[in-house]
Amino acid sequence: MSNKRKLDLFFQPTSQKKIRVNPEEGDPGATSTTSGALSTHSTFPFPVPHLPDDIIEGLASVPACDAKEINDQPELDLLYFQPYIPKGVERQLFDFLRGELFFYRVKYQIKRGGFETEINTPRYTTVFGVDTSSDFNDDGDIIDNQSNKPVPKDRYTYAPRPIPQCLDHLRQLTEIFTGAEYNFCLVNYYANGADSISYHSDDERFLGPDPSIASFSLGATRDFCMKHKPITPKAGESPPEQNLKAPLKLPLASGDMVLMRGKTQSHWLHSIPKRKGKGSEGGRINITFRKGVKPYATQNYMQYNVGDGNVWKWDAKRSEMREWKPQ
Ligand SMILES: O=C(O)CCC(=O)C(=O)O
Ligand SMILES: [Fe+2]
Repeated sequence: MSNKRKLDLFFQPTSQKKIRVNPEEGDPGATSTTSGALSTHSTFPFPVPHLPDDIIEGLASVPACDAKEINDQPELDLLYFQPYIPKGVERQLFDFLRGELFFYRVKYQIKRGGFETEINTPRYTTVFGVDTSSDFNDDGDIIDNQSNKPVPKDRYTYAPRPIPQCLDHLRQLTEIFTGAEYNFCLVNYYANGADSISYHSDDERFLGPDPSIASFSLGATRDFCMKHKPITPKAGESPPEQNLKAPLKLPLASGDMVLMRGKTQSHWLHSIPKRKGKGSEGGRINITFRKGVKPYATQNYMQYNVGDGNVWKWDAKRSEMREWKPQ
């Protein structure tokens, strides 16, 4: 089926729609176009509204342009959409998600040089989804995918969270255009240039070999830096040239999408460095869609993107994130 045909099917009136958009809803009659509808779940600190109709309509024309292929360096395989989400729609989506999602500022301990060190994650994070071993039933309970029975108690120490409709809509569109499947949605919010993510690769075994990761940018432009993992020189030879190359720098703007695929994660590192001065004031949202194939994916993502700390929510009056407490 062509992408155009798949998209037409996806956007046909909800009564004829085959794709289940919102299995986690408290209100099974709710559809993605019903204003006032909410995604609720026992693990959510508060309900998340569905996408407003005008954003759904705006998303009907994605991708806004053709992708540029970036594969001119060893093991690098990227598709770069500049932009993927049309102008104007990206701003609406940014405001909606920043205003409606719950976030965390995760702290965790690591052992460094024999000492326990506390790490403060330098950005706001949140995560939704569950690995391929489990799924949510219509009541929002987590069930084993093979037996269709409740999952064994020891599978997850953090209860997984279903993807709310507002992000699941984008996930489904992204599946259509990238030809890959995704069961996790990670969201980062960089409040300003002081927030960052250091060099890393998303090469964990729980994503399987050669994972496809679709990464969306909304809001302020930030540099996405990429460098090849260091190559060990052969005995008696000088360091390979690749080790000395300057990092690749993609200035990710609002609405852009980078699809990282193939050998990219196994051979390349990426980061969003801190930024000072001009252009460092604005907030930026990053959304990644990924596919976790082992229970440890759920455990790891929940631990490092939700954790055990306080909930943060955007305060539109003060224009800042504030700690949220149940009333
Ligand atoms: O913010 C970004 O563009 C990158 C985020 C990232 O690399 C991650 O969450 O693993
Ligand atoms: Fe990453």
